Amino acid sequence: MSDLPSLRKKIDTLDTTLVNILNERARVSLDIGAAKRQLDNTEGLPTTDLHVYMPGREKEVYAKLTRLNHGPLKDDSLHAIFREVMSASISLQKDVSMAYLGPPGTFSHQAAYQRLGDSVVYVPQKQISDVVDAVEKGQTTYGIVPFENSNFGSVVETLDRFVKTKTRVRAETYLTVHQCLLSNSPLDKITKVYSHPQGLGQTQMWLAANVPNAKRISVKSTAEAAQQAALETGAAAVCSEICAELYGLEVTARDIEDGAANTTRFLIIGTSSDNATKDDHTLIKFTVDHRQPGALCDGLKVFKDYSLNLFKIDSRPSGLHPWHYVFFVECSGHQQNEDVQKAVKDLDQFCLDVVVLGSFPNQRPE
Ligand SMILES: O=C(O)C(=O)C[C@]1(C(=O)O)C=C[C@@H](O)C=C1
Repeated sequence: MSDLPSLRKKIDTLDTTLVNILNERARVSLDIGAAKRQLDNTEGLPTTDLHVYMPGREKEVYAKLTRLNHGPLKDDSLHAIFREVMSASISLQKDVSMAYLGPPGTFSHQAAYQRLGDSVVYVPQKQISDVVDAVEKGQTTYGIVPFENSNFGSVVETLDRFVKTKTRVRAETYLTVHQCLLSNSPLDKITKVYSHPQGLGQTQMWLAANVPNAKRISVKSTAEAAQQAALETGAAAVCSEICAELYGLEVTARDIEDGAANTTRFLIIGTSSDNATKDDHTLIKFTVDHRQPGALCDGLKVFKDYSLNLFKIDSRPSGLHPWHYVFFVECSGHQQNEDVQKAVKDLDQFCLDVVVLGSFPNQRPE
């Protein structure tokens, strides 16, 4: 066993090597940025559209790290370190900003941070549709929107905004969600509970059992609920534990979500999708021509014809005529794959309108 000063000397030497290697990596990243700019120019795209966040490549890097890692560092620790290495790498290539449903402390904020790290600028928005607006207007490079929860299902505000969007899905990311009840009043004095409809929905059984008479009030986000609860006596919020410190509230109860393994899936949107990997999903929206009997059924069959797995189907009112719907389907494959292109072409025969909202690497946790 060496003595402490000599062990620290070893660490100092290794840190010097690490700093030099990290900077060598950063220089290669700058070269990659220059190469991407050149590519964009040859494709006639404005360089402001330059895409530096490459979820497909990052998935490959993380998989390689897991293969290379023989400890004692845990995979999660190594991934967290590389999250920041790649975040810094992204910001060297271009100033990147990400719109999210604010204020700070929402699950969207945590999911964004988990995926893009510390070197990206996060821009809070008042509601989900503003996140999409920010990307469409070019105010931020990317945006993150909640898409569905494993227990409470689809986030309808996101789907409703996707009915009319020019943005494209670039990535997905999953976040384990633990809901808390935060308040500055004791449980038996709580008369109002604020949250996003998803927060209230994911905890409805717990709320019914523990605060049966409290009024449930929906607001635009879980962190806005915390802000509001901090202003009123007898008010509580269903939100993340981090909101306690952010907004000056006490934790009345932890882990109050009704279902086990409560997980929310988020989509990262931008102006285009990344290139195909070997394991992608594609999100498509379409409206069928109801004057053709069986149009929806025939439309869905095209996915079977090309052996594309369907993971999700949703519908929302189109907003154009009563009882007229926009359908959303998520299938296996990438829009650059021939089978997906053929399926979309065939689907078009049964539809008034088909839009591929984007393709992204599958990140579903096993
Ligand atoms: O490979 C790229 O395209 C890069 O920009 C490099 C890099 C990295 O640092 O490894 C950085 C950002 C991307 O999201 C993926 C990878």
